[in-house]
Amino acid sequence: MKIGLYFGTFNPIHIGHLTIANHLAEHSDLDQIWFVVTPQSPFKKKSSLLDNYQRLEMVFQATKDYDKLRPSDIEFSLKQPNYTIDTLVYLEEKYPNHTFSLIMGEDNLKGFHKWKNYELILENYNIYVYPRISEGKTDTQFKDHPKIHHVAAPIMEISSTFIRNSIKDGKNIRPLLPYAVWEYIDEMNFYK
Ligand SMILES: Nc1ncnc2c1ncn2[C@@H]1O[C@H](COP(=O)(O)OP(=O)(O)OP(=O)(O)O)[C@@H](O)[C@H]1O
Ligand SMILES: O=C(O)c1ccc[n+]([C@@H]2O[C@H](COP(=O)([O-])O)[C@@H](O)[C@H]2O)c1
Repeated sequence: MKIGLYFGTFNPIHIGHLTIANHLAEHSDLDQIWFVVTPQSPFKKKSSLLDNYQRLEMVFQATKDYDKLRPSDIEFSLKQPNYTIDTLVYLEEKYPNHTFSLIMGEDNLKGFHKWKNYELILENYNIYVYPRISEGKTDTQFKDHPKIHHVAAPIMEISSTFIRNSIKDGKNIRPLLPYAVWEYIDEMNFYK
């Protein structure tokens, strides 16, 4: 099977993430999209980060009604911070019959030259890049690269940070989250 890997901290997962993943599941040759919940992203601070299993539960709640979307806890047992190349090596070994690709927003492509062994990733994996409004320029080496595929997915400028801050300020953010995720956050009193 062709699997698209969507890496993120998903603290929490929101309708921006879900819309992109569903778009790729429906409009690309990918058979499944795996949301890989990252315990610790190399460039992110750990503050206000929920427990790995709570973030995984939210991804499970968000994706349970979508056949082609799956939560993945594959990085939970790997060394932190989690470098994507290490996860890819592990996945290749564990699932020799699958073909893996990466899903990435334009914002992440702009910093991609700083990722561990990015040349190796590019050499071996297709990367599906969707548009995002962000500052900075894409490195010239990534322009017209045969492994980089631009996807015309909708732009949904929502961030988990905005959601966390809004909950803290007592604002209503229900439309930005899949209903089951909102319910879980509310029940558990997260981000308050
Ligand atoms: N609204 C969005 N639309 C599309 N992609 C998004 C959106 N928000 C985040 N992403 C992308 O999804 C991946 C995982 O995102 P992440 O979990 O870091 O969410 P985030 O909303 O950016 O989080 P935070 O605000 O906590 O930094 C990243 O590649 C990020 O670029
Ligand atoms: O491998 C790397 O060097 C690397 C550097 C930065 C980010 N990543 C991955 O990209 C994902 C999205 O990153 P972030 O910081 O935008 O949440 C994150 O979950 C990491 O797995 C990976």
